[in-house]
Amino acid sequence: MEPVLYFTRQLHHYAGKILYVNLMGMALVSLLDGIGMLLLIPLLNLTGILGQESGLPSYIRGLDFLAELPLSSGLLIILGSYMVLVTGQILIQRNLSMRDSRLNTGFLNHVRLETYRVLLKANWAFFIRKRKSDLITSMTEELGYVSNGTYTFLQFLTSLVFTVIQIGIAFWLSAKLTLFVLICGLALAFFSRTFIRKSRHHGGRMSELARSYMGGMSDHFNGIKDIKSNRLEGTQEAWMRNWCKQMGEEREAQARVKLDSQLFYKLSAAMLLVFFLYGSVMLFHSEGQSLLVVMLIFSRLWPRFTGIQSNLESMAASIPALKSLRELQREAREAEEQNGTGTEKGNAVPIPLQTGLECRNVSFRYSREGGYALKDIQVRIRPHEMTAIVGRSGAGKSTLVDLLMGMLEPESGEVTMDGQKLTGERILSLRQSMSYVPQDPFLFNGTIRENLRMMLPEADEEQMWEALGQSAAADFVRKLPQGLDTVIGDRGIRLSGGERQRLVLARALLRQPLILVLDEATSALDTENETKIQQVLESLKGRLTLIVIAHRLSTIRSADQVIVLDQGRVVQQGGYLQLAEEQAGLFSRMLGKQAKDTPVAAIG
Ligand SMILES: Nc1ncnc2c1ncn2[C@@H]1O[C@H](COP(=O)(O)OP(=O)(O)OP(=O)(O)O)[C@@H](O)[C@H]1O
Repeated sequence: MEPVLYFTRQLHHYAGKILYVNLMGMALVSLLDGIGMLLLIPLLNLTGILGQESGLPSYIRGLDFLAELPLSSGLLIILGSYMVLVTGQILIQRNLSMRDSRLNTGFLNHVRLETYRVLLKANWAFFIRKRKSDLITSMTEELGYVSNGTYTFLQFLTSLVFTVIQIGIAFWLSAKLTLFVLICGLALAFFSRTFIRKSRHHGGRMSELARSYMGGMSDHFNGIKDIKSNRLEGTQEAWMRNWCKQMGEEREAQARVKLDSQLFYKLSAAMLLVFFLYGSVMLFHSEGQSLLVVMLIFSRLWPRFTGIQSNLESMAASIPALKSLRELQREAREAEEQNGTGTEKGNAVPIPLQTGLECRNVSFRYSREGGYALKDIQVRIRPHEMTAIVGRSGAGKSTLVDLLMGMLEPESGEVTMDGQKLTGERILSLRQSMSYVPQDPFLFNGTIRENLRMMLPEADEEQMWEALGQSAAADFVRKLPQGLDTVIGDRGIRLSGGERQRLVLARALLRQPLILVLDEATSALDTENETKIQQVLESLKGRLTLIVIAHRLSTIRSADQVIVLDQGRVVQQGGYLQLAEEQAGLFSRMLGKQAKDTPVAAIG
């Protein structure tokens, strides 16, 4: 129940007074509804339907004069009052529903923004642990449950207010009878707990299924080329078939619980009504009016109980999703970066490196149980120099760069910036000064201009072309049908690996970073691209601090320093030529191997 209470508190914080105004409005509506109900009896009485000449019932003796009037006038007054009441009630109801809907949407957006904000502030280690598709499920499906849950909760409150008022009115009509109906209602609620439990269980299963669907779909479409080229369509279809079967069974089970619960309430209603009527007529010899009161109380109160039960079931079904969303928010908050990063840029300003970035005896593991990704690392990145990090796949190159950028925290040892530990504001300043080009760069579905402006929204045409020129991308962009306005990505022109990388490099250079970190693509570069990237790096050298994770060693020939990693340790460190001459070293072996694999690159 904790997540429901948490989101209820959030709703209370968010809505403030409006929540109470709405509740009071609901109370007013139910009061009008109750008064309308009381008017029905004299109305029927006047028409003589009840076959009684004894005047009005005792609870509206003040309206005796109506019985004195000719039938048509009395009827008109009562019908007119009834119409006024009903119209008032409908108008207030409409107004309240509008407010509820606004409240609901507003609150949903509030939770959406809040969740997104805490996610953006979470550190990189948090995102490494999480499955991307699970985050998407939380931001879509589970948020939908918050919306449903809030709506149901508001309905529940309304029902509660309505019910309490109607119980009050019913008590006034007949205390004994109301008490009896109440006891029956409570007994039924007690036996209906099982429906609420089942609803919660099915809500949990639906959440699991939603996660597996989102995960499956993102895997399948990311790997669609593998699927098609390896003829895996059959396996994938079988997965989908199985998912549909499970979802079908789950929906059916959910519907069964709902229908069983309704059946239970409807049957009990019929049985109780029969029992009442029989008891009233046969045992207590009640007549028309009392019987009418029995029917009225019963027909008004019982649906309220059913409504509350159905609200409780819906709320129970949303609990697993609310719980998971609450858990996600909690985890993300715990993983919040201690430097105010996220949406706010803070007051951090880019600071030029003085003595450089340094790892002092740094060790790092991705999990307590796993082995070390980096062990006892001692390296220094000097300002305005080009540092290349090389090593076999899995050697720890990306991990080292993540530590240098303050994305990961060392398990032992420390990373420093100009001699000061890299924490808090310093990380912000560092990130303000740097641009990072990942191995698999992210280009969204939009024009080249939009993709470039993502980094610097105010960039003008000249700045964009300058950055494209610096990254050797201007030529290919000029040749595209709409130049800067060419749509790229999913539904636009597909760029080659090399073009993508040079475009992302242009984007990174657009904001004129003081430090550029380039995780060179393993496979994207052909010899021509390789030469281009090499020229770009040479032209940038000396102007900014360059850190390059290099897979093609030819691109880093002008590096001032090469750090060679192997199995998480620095095995060589020094100038390119110096390391190339150390015949026994890993670096010269790697050079030799690449020369064999790509003789042209080696010669060039
Ligand atoms: N998110 C992660 N969780 C657990 N282990 C990880 C994670 N990322 C990397 N590792 C492990 O840490 C070690 C270093 O990985 P890293 O990605 O830094 O190597 P790399 O040299 O950059 O490799 P590549 O050249 O293939 O990109 C590897 O053993 C890898 O399996």
